[in-house]
Amino acid sequence: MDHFTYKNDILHAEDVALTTIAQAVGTPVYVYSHATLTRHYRVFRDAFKALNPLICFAVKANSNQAVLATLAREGAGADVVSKGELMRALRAGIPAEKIVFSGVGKTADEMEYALKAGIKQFNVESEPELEVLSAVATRMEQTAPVSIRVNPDVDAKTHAKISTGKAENKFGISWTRVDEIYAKIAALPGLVATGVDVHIGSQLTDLAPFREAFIRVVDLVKHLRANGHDIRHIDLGGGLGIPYVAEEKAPPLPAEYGQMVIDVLGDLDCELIFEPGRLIAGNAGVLLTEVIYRKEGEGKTFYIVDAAMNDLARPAMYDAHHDFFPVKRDTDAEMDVADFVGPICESGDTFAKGRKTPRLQGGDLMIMKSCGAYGAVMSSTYNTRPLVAEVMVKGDQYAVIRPRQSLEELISLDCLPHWEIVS
Ligand SMILES: Cc1ncc(COP(=O)(O)O)c(C=O)c1O
Ligand SMILES: N[C@@H](CCCC[NH3+])C(=O)O
Repeated sequence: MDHFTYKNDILHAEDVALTTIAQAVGTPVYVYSHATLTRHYRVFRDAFKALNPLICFAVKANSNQAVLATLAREGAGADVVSKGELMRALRAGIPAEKIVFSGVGKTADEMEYALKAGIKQFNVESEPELEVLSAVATRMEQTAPVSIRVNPDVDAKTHAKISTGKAENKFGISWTRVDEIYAKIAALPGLVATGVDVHIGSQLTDLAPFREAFIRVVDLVKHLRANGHDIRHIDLGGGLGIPYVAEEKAPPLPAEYGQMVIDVLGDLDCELIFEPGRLIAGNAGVLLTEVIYRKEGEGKTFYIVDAAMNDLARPAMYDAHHDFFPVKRDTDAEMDVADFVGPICESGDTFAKGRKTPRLQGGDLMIMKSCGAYGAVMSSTYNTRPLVAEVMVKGDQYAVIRPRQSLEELISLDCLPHWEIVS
């Protein structure tokens, strides 16, 4: 069910007209649907039936406080990759005991903060990281719960920039080295091995690579237990893809993914953890933007919109496709074929090429769909463009969770009236 639908030919988020939000908040603005977010969380949770997994939302996908607080109320945990994300998750009401800490470059300071908070586990990605964690925990007279992120050397068959489970990727420790690594954990002070973790990539549209990786992890857990390690958690990461193109075949549903996981686990008695990001938030958000100009180029038409690659980086970074819709539907409008671009001074600031669209003009509003994950979180201030606003809609109400950064604030960050070199 889509909560971004036309009512009287005006596109709404739930029961709020997007024209109302544009008028009140300005554009570009990210608009999230509370109902979609909640529904996606529940669909994923229910895919595992009685297994009752801990669902740690990948905060990197969307760290908006209203998004995190909504998921916290549903019972979600969090997968964080920095102290900042951990602080956000805690502040949104996610209990520390439901938080896992991933990432290849955790610093001693971040470890100390997470240990003090009392997080559920560190997903450790290298031997030097194990040594630093051991030293930090020992100094604090604490025991750090550790899962090793294993690199199963499986091709996730997704975009190369978001594939993480091949031997050549920087993530995890080779699955072939688990014996020596878990022996090392047992030998180091301040550490206890409680789990095994895997995450092979993002936007996977085929269950086969997941299955291959998970079979490997289940075998590892059995092997480690046989060697005396008390492995209680298995963290299967995130990565399940979402539909971006309405007319294309949709990726497997959470229920199919859940059944595959249940089959692979068999009678393995283990607490299950997942780290979905995109699946929960991706289609719960849109980017609302206004057409500035319709420009006739050399044999080509351009729509120049007020959003740019600094607000939504996905098309420029991954050639990602987002479906577009005009906010005012006009079924009689003549059709146009055009490139959609932003105002930034880079040819890569292109959202779509040769896209078919009902003809629009300057001042018209449109949305880019599926922007709830890896949208606002990846924005920057390139070209001194302020950070974009974010709005949460619930029923016929909406709240501005993050106002658009003011130009004054952005400029005052580093535009000192004079500068000097301090030596
Ligand atoms: C360790 C880890 N967990 C979870 C995720 C979330 O992935 P997705 O948004 O594809 O579910 C990512 C991103 O790929 C990740 O790197
Ligand atoms: N930023 C990527 C996903 C990265 C996943 C993080 N490990 C995207 O927009 O598709």
